[in-house]
Amino acid sequence: MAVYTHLSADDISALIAWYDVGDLISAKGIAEGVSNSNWLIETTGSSGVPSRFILTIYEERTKLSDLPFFLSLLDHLSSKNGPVPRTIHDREGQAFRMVEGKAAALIEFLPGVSIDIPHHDQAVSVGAAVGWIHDAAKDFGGARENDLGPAKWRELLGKCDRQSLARIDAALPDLLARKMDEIEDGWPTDLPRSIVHADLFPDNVLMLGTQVTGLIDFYFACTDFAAYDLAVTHAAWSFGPDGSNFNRAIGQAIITGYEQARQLSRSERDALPILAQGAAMRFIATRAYDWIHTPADALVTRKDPMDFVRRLDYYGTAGQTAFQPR
Ligand SMILES: Nc1ncnc2c1ncn2[C@@H]1O[C@H](COP(=O)(O)OP(=O)(O)OP(=O)(O)O)[C@@H](O)[C@H]1O
Ligand SMILES: N[C@@H](CCO)C(=O)O
Repeated sequence: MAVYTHLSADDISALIAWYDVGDLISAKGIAEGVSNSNWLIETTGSSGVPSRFILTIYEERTKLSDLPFFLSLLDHLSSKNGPVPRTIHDREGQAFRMVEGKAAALIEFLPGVSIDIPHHDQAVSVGAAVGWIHDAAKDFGGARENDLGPAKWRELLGKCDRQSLARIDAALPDLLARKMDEIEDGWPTDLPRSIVHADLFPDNVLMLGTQVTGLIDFYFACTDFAAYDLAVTHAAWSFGPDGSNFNRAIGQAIITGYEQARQLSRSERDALPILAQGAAMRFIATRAYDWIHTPADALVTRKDPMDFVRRLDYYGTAGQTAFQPR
């Protein structure tokens, strides 16, 4: 259950009163998500037509100093008519307000559902959406360093003691040490950079049929290699939930869709195997850290790092063939 902060109906009404969205009709806590607290809000609307919004309270993982970047990126991308929710600004023009010492933002509600098992045409649309983000963000003025890059993966894994890692899987400590060295040694330095989403998992994409109706949760967005974002998406969408059963057709469809929006260069294609291993390592590092450090009685369901160890293994073994048609 991702509602960490308690807000009463009066608290939410008082917050909503700062916005030109009418009066509160209902507020329901949203169970999905692990990082922030979210509510689905319904109001009477600014012109008397009931309207829905997402109210987000930013918890520890989202730094207050990064919020202007994230929220102005939403506004930039939604102004390009893409499926990205805009930030509702309050009557003073502010994109977020402070509630009980935490930042709160009202975000446009978008229709659609998250797809668990995509079919080919849906995967093409998801790939195209990643390419669209990169293209639409070209004239976005902001920049944010990726604070979850290779140095951070090493730091997080360094905070996971050997015994705890071995309890997850006996081979994990040595495997991660070796793969971390390999990935850092092979990590590219000069690929084209872009604003990237960096976490475009199925739960961050809303769809109706084959149409992407919502790209959400830009709270890891940053400036990094465009092809790394594609690798993250490929890793997140092309396997079964536990990281086995690689689906080459879905992986290929994601790349095909991406190239409808933005063509990959030769060097980007060549780098995909190492970028995908890095993508797998990024999620192993955060998941292993959380697995070991989250108290057993915490409200949140921990995510299994082994789901991405299997992906890491696959990309390391398959190399370039993971990205080629059958
Ligand atoms: N703009 C939106 N329109 C419609 N539904 C949304 C929107 N934003 C969030 N949601 C819903 O709220 C849920 C949680 O949102 P989100 O994924 O942003 O939470 P989070 O805790 O920040 O995520 P994560 O677990 O990926 O860190 C989503 O799965 C989706 O169902
Ligand atoms: N998408 C991430 C969680 C949020 O970053 C994961 O599945 O580990």
